[in-house]
Amino acid sequence: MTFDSLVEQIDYIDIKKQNDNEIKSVSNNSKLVEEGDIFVAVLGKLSDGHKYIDDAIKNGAKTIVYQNDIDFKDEINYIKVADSRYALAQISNVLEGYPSKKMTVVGVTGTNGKTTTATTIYYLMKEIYGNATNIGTDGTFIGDERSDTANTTPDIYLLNKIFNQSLEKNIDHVVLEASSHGLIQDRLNGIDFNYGIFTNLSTEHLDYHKTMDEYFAAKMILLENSKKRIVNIDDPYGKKAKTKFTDCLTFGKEKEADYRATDIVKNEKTTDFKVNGVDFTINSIADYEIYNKLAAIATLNNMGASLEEISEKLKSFKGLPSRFQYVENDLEKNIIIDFAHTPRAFEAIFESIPKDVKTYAVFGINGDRNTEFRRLIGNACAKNDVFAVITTDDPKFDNYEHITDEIVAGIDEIGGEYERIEDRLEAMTFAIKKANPGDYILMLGKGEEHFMKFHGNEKTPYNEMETVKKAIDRQ
Ligand SMILES: CC(=O)N[C@H]1[C@@H](OP(=O)(O)OP(=O)(O)OC[C@H]2O[C@@H](n3ccc(=O)[nH]c3=O)[C@H](O)[C@@H]2O)O[C@H](CO)[C@@H](O)[C@@H]1O[C@H](C)C(=O)N[C@@H](C)C(=O)N[C@H](CCC(=O)O)C(=O)O
Ligand SMILES: Nc1ncnc2c1ncn2[C@@H]1O[C@H](COP(=O)(O)OP(=O)(O)OP(=O)(O)O)[C@@H](O)[C@H]1O
Repeated sequence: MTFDSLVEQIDYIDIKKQNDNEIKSVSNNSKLVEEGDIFVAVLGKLSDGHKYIDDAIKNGAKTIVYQNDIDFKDEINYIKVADSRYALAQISNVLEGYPSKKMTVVGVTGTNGKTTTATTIYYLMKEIYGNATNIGTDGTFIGDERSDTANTTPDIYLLNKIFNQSLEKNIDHVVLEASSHGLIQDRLNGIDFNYGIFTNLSTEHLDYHKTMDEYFAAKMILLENSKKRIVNIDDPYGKKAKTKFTDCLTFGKEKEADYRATDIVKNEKTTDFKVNGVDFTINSIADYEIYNKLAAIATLNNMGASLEEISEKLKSFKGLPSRFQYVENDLEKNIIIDFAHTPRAFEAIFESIPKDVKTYAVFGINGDRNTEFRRLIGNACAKNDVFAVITTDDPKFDNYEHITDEIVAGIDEIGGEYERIEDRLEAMTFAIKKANPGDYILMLGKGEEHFMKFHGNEKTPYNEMETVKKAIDRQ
């Protein structure tokens, strides 16, 4: 695209044209810039993109988009804008030809359940519409081809490329996780969402958003920009979303839900329920999974699939690794790996366990989660009569002793049982040994993360499943 054609289609304050270079691509990262690209200088949290303009030019940038005053160089085009993040989105959408408009796009937001819900939708779209793309915490899947993504919600210029790569493979159904950071930072600006799903909201990321109102407002950006909105009406913030968007469809167990789960029966490893009269069976006993599946059912039904067809397809969906995943053992004990890492997720999983057996939870809390998490998770263990085995989970800049003291303070507020065992393998070994047959031992928080972060962000390789298996072998 020519510079003249681009500037006709975007908002700007001023331009300085000094070359006729053909523009192919845009980036906000000087390290990713290639010959002829546009570099957008973004004011970040840690750094300021304006500092990297020279690096971007060295790497071949011929056009610079900026927000603050800068020095000009010969033969480089400059575009001054009011808001660089907004400009990055606008430029990317124009350069890539708004690919999202040619697709059915589903966005999933909420504190818990984004990956599980999105992956269920991806599975159903593949089964029902032939193929699909899924973008989120577990990476990008174009059809079945996986690649890593640095963020849950990638930058807009990366997303638009993924959309176009999907279209080249004749994939026109896409689901993506919309994180609150991504929404606030315009990573999704201009994307044409057919469906916006809101799963739930509970305390998380307050280091970034400061208040729950701000956090909720960030999540609402997805719904504001979606043609159809689907919300969890059992969640207090879902109710709030419904008062804001009165036309949204709802799911839940409550009477007023458009997609309502009734007649819920838990079996040993599956759950049966009805949705609007149609029978469903899912391969999990986690209560939270009913909500994630309802969101997926509502979405696919709105796309045109019948409840009966969705029910049939869901029966063979095995679920995701580390989401209430059973670990095989000969001890007759229920050993489960789960990626719970917020107070609400801990509560949700504790509520799912049968009440006539004992539950042990092996977990730590990572060093940069807000300290309130530690107390609340301690409370959740004690309230649910769960024996907490407090161990290590990404201490980062904090340390095991300090984090553990704060969790224990939360347990002591209510009164509950706990043991402190710093080494994760030792902690698992202890919990499995202490449990009786039939009891549940939950290994929480690490899930599929294949590292442990010590001394800041230094990564040491770690594998939760392998560690659990070693602990089982030691019995
Ligand atoms: C706090 C936060 O959200 N940070 C994200 C944000 O960084 P930033 O805008 O603050 O950027 P910065 O590091 O200050 O740098 C400023 C600018 O200089 C540029 N730069 C920097 C260095 C350089 O050599 N060259 C260069 O051009 C950067 O590309 C950036 O444009 O924009 C970057 C590029 O888009 C993101 O990679 C980065 O994610 C960091 C890695 C991160 O940890 N983010 C987390 C908090 C996050 O976004 N998480 C959510 C999921 C949350 C959940 O669990 O639900 C996610 O979507 O991943
Ligand atoms: N609907 C839900 N309500 C409460 N807790 C949930 C729900 N869905 C999942 N969880 C809990 O959260 C954990 C992580 O699930 P999932 O990966 O789907 O969430 P997420 O929102 O994508 O998380 P993140 O983006 O922070 O990685 C699960 O292992 C489970 O413990």
